Amino acid sequence: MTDQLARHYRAVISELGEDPTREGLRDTPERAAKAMQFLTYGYRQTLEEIVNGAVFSSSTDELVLVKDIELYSLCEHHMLPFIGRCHIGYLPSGKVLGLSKFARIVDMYARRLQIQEELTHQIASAVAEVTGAAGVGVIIEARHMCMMMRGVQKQNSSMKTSVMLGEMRENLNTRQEFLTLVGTR
Ligand SMILES: Nc1nc2c(ncn2[C@@H]2O[C@H](COP(=O)(O)OP(=O)(O)OP(=O)(O)O)[C@@H](O)[C@H]2O)c(=O)[nH]1
Ligand SMILES: [Zn+2]
Repeated sequence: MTDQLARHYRAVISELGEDPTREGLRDTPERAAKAMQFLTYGYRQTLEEIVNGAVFSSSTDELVLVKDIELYSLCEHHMLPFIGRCHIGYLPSGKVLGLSKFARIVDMYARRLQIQEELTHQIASAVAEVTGAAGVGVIIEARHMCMMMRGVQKQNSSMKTSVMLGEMRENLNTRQEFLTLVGTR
């Protein structure tokens, strides 16, 4: 896969009017290929594999919040980065998930070509699936390079998306508690 991608990057560099054989660019196609493979490693992971059985029995049914998980993704329209933070809250129902696994779930979906709305949804569904939680809430705040470096070139706008499932959607008090905790810095 690296060789194939590198070949395409070499062609892109030539097409842009650069000389892919000059010293500074000689290894660039291969580096770019490896970088892009890393930035999309989420395609080569599965939920089962990353969770690795780290789901534990627990009697707690109070809101659990994991805040400020940093997020790096690529927008599927321009393949430019969008960068931000993800907050995940859930209401356990007999099972809790290993803390690091929230970050792994975020990364598995972020390290693909994405739009922010879909990414938010996929993370919420995955947390619901592995924990069987009574409710799940996910909020993502991100800044899109395709809005900043090109196009409309707006440097200060960010996008906030949220997905609430189950009790987090239906019970207004729970939803409010989640939003209040996310807002506490
Ligand atoms: N809703 C949503 N839109 C996104 C996301 N990432 C990029 N976009 C938008 O996708 C749209 C693509 O619009 P097009 O008109 O097809 O492409 P374009 O000519 O490059 O658009 P401009 O960015 O307006 O120059 C743009 O409005 C982007 O801002 C995302 O995560 N969610
Ligand atoms: Zn974009």
